Amino acid sequence: MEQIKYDPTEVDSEKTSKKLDIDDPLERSARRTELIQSTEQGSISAEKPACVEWHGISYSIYEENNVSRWDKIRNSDSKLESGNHVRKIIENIHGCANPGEVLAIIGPSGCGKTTLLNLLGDHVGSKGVQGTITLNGHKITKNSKRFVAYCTQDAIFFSHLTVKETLSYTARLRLPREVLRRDKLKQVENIMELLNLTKCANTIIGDHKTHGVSGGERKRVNIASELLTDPSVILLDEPTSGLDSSLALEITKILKEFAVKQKKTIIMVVHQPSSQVFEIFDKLMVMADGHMVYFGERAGAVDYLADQGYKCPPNFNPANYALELLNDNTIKQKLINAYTHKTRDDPTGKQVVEKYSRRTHVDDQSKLNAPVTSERRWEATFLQQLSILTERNFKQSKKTMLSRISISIAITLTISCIIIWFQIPFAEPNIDDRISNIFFGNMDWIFHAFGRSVLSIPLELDMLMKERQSRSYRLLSYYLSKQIAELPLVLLNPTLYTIPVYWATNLLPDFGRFVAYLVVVLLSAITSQSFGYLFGATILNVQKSISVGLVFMVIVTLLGGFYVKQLPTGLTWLKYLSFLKYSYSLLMQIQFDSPKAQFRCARPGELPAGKLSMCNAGDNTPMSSIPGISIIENLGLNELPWYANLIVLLGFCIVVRVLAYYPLRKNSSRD
Ligand SMILES: Nc1ncnc2c1ncn2[C@@H]1O[C@H](COP(=O)(O)OP(=O)(O)OP(=O)(O)O)[C@@H](O)[C@H]1O
Repeated sequence: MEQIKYDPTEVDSEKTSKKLDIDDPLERSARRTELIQSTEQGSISAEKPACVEWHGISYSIYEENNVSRWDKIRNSDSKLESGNHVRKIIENIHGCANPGEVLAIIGPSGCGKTTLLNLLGDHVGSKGVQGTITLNGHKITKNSKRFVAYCTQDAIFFSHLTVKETLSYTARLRLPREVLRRDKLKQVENIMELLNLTKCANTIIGDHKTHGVSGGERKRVNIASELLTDPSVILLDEPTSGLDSSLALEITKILKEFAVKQKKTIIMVVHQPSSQVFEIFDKLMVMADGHMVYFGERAGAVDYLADQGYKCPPNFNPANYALELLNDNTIKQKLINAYTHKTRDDPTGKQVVEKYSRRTHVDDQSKLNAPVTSERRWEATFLQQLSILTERNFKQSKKTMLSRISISIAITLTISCIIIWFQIPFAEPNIDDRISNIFFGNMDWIFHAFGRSVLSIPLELDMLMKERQSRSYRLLSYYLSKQIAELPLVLLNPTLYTIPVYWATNLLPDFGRFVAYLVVVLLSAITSQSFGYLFGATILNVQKSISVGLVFMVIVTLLGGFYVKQLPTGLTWLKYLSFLKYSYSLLMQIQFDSPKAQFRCARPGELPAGKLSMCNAGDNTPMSSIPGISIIENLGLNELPWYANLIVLLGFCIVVRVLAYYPLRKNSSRD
């Protein structure tokens, strides 16, 4: 379940010829309009235009001063101090964006543009945030968040799905349930044509290991998937960076047309827009060092700068001119002061916002005061979510779980174990080998299942949070679908291993016992998978989950009854915490607690020096074979009856799986 993040430094290598294949600009524009109109079918957001307003927005973070003890000693007279200090990232920002408009946010690198977008998209949480953000005058709620799409710079996708699959799953999850599946897929086709993705429809998204679509295509898939979520407000962080200039223009035109035709509110952060792209914007916000330098009509920006004494030369790109001015620290400070002075009687920017807000043409103006919510929390029903997510999860995870390396590991282990333990005789000198074979065959797949599942949730977390933010599905659907989709994949390798190894190594030749043995091996793997989910969902970090999980698994193995036979007094209860103890005991009971399990006594010289034969122990009755039951009794593995072992193992499997849901719920939402 690997997922990838788009590296914004990648550039689109495509030629501009990949764009709309129609050469005539008029024809191309008509086709664009036609395609945009086609996406209106069943749209809920078209009925819910949203004015976004924000005033008095400040955001601070707490930074740690890491001063070592040694530094303090060396600088005893200085003021070096450890502890937190507050850093203001953005300060007193205001603005608004209306339906049908495109607002562009520009400013030098590091001035706080993305931070502002994160705040508008509610991706930051409430710590360190001041000010108000509203949709149609109402505070943003869980329900209204569904109408705000955020197209981040890091495009988060499943790497093994194709472009078409990625978009189809989004459409099936997010478009209204009244729209037929056929029509949803038609909308996907149209969006792909609109964003020139048709040629790479069947190419996988890819990641750093597997080559997939180009950087520019990935960027467009990101935009396409947000457009498919039917939002009222679309926030885009540098949607055109890395694209060639004509493609950047085309994308901006598409966004503008979406805004106008479907009354969407578009707010985008842009880096150095070309003059043509700049002309498309309706409003402009210029930022510098976390402060405002300009907010208002795009067309008024040049006049505003001229009023401040900075007249943009003719034929000069106004955006580039503004950015050049802001690269000079003196001018930057002067422009920040000028804006602060201009709004000195309006410290939170309320009047400015009032001046520009709701200046838009909407048939029914009352819609601009209505809360942006929907009665439905999710577009797809619970069962639809479950089936769509299971299908998607299966497609993504099968590539990793059934990878060549994974199958090769299973084959290598199978062959190695068959060679090492081939046809173990039912004889006393070989009892230890038989037990090792049983323990290893179980332990190996427990580690395997744990290793897969512990990564599964951390690797998908960004995707999960993004989709939960846009209310694509319930968390329960996700969690259940994950288990359904990954179950057959986790069971495949132990099954492929156990079937040949069981018969080739001469475990108890009884078909019923074989089936029971296989079931227990698989149940152990599933139980281990439950623990993997629990660790993954609790720790979330890939490296930490693996490290902590590994320590846990080693302890579980030590307490499993194979390595440590006698625990120190007072600590014997610890062994009951190891689920491996129950599966190991069960497997041993299946193999040894049977009249068929008889082991020929060792002949002289067959046992290592100093080791007594079990046949000579106890009374003097001569024995020709050792019953299996006495072996497991000697090892203390008959402590619980088989059904009790089975119930406890099943209990571990279910309880841990249920428990894992709670950290997952806590960690996957910012609500
Ligand atoms: N969580 C954080 N912790 C520490 N610093 C942060 C955090 N968030 C933002 N910053 C800092 O705040 C400043 C603004 O960052 P932001 O990403 O918003 O800038 P930007 O204008 O979008 O830059 P760019 O155009 O280069 O993407 C940067 O100096 C950044 O390092």
